[in-house]
Amino acid sequence: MRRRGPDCHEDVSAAQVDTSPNTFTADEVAKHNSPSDCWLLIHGKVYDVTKWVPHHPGGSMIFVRAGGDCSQLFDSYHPVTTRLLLEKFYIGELDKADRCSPGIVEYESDTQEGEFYDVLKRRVEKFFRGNEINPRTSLDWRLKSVLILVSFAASFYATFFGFQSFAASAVCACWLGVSMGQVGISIVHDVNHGSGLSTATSRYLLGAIVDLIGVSSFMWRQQHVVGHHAYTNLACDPDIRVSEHDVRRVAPHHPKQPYHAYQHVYLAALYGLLKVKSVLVDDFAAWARGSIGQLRLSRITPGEAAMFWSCKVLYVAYYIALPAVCSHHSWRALAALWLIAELIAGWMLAFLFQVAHITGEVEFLDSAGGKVQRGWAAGQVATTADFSHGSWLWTQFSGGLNYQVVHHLFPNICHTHYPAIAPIVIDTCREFDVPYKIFPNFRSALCAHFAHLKEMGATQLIPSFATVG
Ligand code: HEM
Repeated sequence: MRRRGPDCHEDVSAAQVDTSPNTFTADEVAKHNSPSDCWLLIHGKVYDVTKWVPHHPGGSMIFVRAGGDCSQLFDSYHPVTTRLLLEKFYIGELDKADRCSPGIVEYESDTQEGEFYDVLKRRVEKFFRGNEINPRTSLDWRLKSVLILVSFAASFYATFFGFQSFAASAVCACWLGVSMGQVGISIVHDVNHGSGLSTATSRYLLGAIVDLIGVSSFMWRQQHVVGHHAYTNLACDPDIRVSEHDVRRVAPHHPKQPYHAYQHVYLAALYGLLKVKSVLVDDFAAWARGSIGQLRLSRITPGEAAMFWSCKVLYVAYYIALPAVCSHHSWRALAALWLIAELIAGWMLAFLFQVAHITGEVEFLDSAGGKVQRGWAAGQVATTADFSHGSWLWTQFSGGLNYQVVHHLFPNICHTHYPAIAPIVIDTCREFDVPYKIFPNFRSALCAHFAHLKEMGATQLIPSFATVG
């Protein structure tokens, strides 16, 4: 800890007590990164919330980025009044020299009284209070989730054990793929964001279902909740991370390779491998490296480590070994059925998430020097596009992702409420001159995505974006 105080050569009387706050380096804060020793960095201030961890209504989400910068997480997950409680845990300031260190991105202010996000949050909170609606859950959501889980179990049985005929099993494998996609989009996406069910423990347990379809919920939270939502379409957004020879180029600052000229053709097929890649490659690579792209992983608690490995073993046991031993299908037929289900789930997840952020209609924000010249909430609206507003079917099928802007601004509101609060968001955006983009339907959003891929395959590198915070 660096304590700012008078120079030791000065003659200081006892009356001149140093009242300046404690200052801490980012490295010092990072050491307090566990549930039993939990410091958070929020807008340049340091908070020791260890004593609040067992009482936190959002459960384990309070230490999803313990020891790191939680500014955007804190602002987007709480009513405006929670700021008062936070101040009780204040212990000092982040050293000015560390304001732009890796892992810290400074957006402009938009949560002060009267600013865009503050006004919007108060209006949305008033809507839920006034209508006596629980923003975290709804009956629709719970019924839908039961239906999806039954569909998943039934389609799994039908695919591998239900039919002698390969053709009938292949149709069921498509159904299994859609069910797995729905588990991810409509159930796990909500509960891992702190919505869907009313209590933190029930959400955590249901969130573990994604582990049962092979994907680690811990890595999902790190990549999606911590990384993608805080840093949407910045160079350090783990959802659009790239390496020098990446198969995909989506932003002007990404390295360009000759084969990117054809990415709008081959990516349509490769997107199908998204889930397989997450299950077999990405989770283990993140574990081994301790990071996802530029995002350093939070400390993995022993409970989360146990969940990671036991669910991977369980997944292989029931999804691969059980059909291999008990199904009457041949090895080749089984491999084809697995592939069909995985491809369908991969395409669903990839297309529904990609059309929101990877199009020419949205922005890729410059975070040079660790600073973004825009407020975080206005940045969410600038980097995200919706589609098919007003379509009940698309809201159900996409788990509310047709209202991505609303989801990004209010990540812990249950997705079945998005259509009701979208007009409040749109009106407030209009009032604050924040452009809100909506594609009329999914087809136009998808076409915009592939048009953008084609354009990125042809345009030259713009390096200025490449500096990250
Ligand atoms: C930065 C990491 C944090 C995340 C991701 C997070 C997440 C959440 C979530 C998902 C909820 C909703 C729980 C529910 O309604 O069932 C919640 C509620 C709450 N959190 Fe946090 N939290 C974080 C940090 C904190 C901190 C540092 C404090 C205070 C010191 C805090 C205080 C609260 C309070 C008071 C509520 C209840 C708010 C209400 O009345 O709706 N949280 N949090």
